Amino acid sequence: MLLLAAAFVVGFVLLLYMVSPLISPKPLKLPGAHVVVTGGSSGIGKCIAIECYKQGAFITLIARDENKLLQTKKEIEKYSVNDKQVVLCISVDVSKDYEQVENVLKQAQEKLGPVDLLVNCAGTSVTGKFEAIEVNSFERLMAVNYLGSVYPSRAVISTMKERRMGRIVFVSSQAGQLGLFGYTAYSPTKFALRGLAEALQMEVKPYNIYITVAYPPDTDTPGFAEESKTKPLETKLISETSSVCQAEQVARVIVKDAIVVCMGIFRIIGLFYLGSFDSIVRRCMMQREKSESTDKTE
Ligand SMILES: NC(=O)C1=CN([C@@H]2O[C@H](COP(=O)(O)OP(=O)(O)OC[C@H]3O[C@@H](n4cnc5c(N)ncnc54)[C@H](OP(=O)(O)O)[C@@H]3O)[C@@H](O)[C@H]2O)C=CC1
Ligand SMILES: CCCCCCCCCCCCCCCC(=O)[C@@H](N)CO
Repeated sequence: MLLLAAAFVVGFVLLLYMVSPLISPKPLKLPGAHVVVTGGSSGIGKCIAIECYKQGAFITLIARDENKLLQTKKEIEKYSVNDKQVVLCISVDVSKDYEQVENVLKQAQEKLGPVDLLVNCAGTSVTGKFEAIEVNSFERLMAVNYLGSVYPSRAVISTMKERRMGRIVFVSSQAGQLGLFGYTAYSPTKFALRGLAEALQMEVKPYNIYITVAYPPDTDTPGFAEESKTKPLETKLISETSSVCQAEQVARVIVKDAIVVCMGIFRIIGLFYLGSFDSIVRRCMMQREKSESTDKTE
């Protein structure tokens, strides 16, 4: 009897898994789309920009260092697939001043149209034993890795909601799934992105906006090289248990997951809860829109 019940549950979950592509959103069309990549001048962000550009997107790169931005722009432009494509560079610190971030994104949207895909990839890391990490590093990492993803997302979300379309990617880390030796300043900033992504997803799903989170392993980038210089021995040994990935490969996976949003098996188990919560959100949205329209006609 128990066996039968278990078989039934497993079968049901499997069935859901099989139909999940059918209930997933339509894939994003990259040709002609406006893709904004923060941290787009280096490492994983640069490779994400190249991957999208190769598929016909218009790109806005955001980072601080102007020279690095211009150099990257030239590098990306080599991969153009038509003569209309543009790579726009914006030098701004994503973690300092919300209004500044909002302003530059407004300018980018005036030039290249509303943002179809925002990839929050700007980020940095500091490793060390908890007591050896400077107090201001905890603040700086939270500002860059977490607030630096909140600000650009907050700046584009209203337009996405109006258009009833859009995608946002948060680049977390394996250290955003698992707290590891040496990452007391870094891991919490990457855990925070997951909380943000899940809460935001529930808000914006009725507007046909999809949020994805990437959890990359160690990846060969300038940022990784910098981090490796000061890693504690324990952190190094833990890192060495798995191999270092190529940024191109990590970028391809991130872009694919943003285009074709599909559900993992664990999400499907949570689906029953999420489904009922989503229906609360949808009901409220419909009620609010109804009362707004009756307000207007009164
Ligand atoms: N490499 C790895 O092993 C892994 C990396 N990640 C994450 O992936 C992301 C990219 O990492 P990676 O490619 O290694 O990093 P890099 O250090 O190579 O590149 C970081 C990019 O972010 C920009 N950036 C940094 N701080 C700011 C800021 N305050 N405002 C605007 N732009 C900023 C940098 O430009 P500039 O300095 O000019 O501003 C640069 O373009 C990060 O979020 C990282 O945490 C996740 C897992 C593994
Ligand atoms: C379900 C989760 C499985 C986790 C497997 C654990 C493997 C541990 C290997 C060490 C990984 C270190 C990642 C940090 C990467 C990073 O973000 C920095 N390099 C940024 O510069």
